[in-house]
Amino acid sequence: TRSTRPQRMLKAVQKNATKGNPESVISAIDYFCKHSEWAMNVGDEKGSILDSVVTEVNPSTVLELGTYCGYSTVRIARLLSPGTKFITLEFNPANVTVARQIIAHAGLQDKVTVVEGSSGDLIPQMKERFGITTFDFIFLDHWKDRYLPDIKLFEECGLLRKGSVLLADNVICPGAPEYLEYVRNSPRYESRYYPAHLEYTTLEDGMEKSVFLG
Ligand SMILES: CNc1ncnc2c1ncn2[C@@H]1O[C@H](/C=C/CNC(=O)c2cc(-c3ccc(F)cc3)cc(O)c2O)[C@H](F)[C@H]1O
Ligand SMILES: [Mg+2]
Repeated sequence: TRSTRPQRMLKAVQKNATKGNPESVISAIDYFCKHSEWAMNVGDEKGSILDSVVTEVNPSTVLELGTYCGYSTVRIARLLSPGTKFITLEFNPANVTVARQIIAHAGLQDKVTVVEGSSGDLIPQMKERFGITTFDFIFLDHWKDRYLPDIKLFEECGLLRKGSVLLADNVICPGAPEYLEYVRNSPRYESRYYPAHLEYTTLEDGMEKSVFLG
């Protein structure tokens, strides 16, 4: 049967990227998406914004929602200090399989744990299963209508501390209007919008960075 787009992306990484070199994995995926097949990775322009926020926060605990093929996972993991606890959640087992291989090709398999499952089920298990008290940095890039329920779940589970930073992809395209309305109007968050473009296109998109105020 026909391969899937994630499987073709993995093949492109294995063919064109140097093992153990995260930058070459990132470049190989961006090249594949620009010249072969568009895919919903955060991409190079928004990826640079992600890089700068991760570097600024220098987090000890990180959570990513929506691993997909592991592109942003590699971008984040390559910047983390030794000993940082990084967990990424993905509920599609086929994506988990591809992401683990792309992350391994980058040589970053010891920096991140890819957990198969749904954020709604796993967020409440973070403390008991992974020994997390709070997350310093959270990257939201899963189903857009789940951004709001999941940020509320973080609050309910006591997983945010004063200064926790949440960065959300696609707040314009496809859009997360209810999430934006919440973080921009809640007194418990200080929010800032980073204008950019939808990955590999000229369409408008952007990322929202929200700091939990406690
Ligand atoms: C709901 N809880 C979940 N828990 C764990 N893994 C999850 C969960 N929900 C989804 N996943 C997992 O997270 C991924 C889903 C990513 C969704 N991303 C997008 O839809 C998305 C869409 C566009 C886009 C823009 C314009 C256009 F014309 C077409 C597409 C651009 C983007 O950058 C995106 O991120 C994965 F597939 C799913 O299994
Ligand atoms: Mg996205």
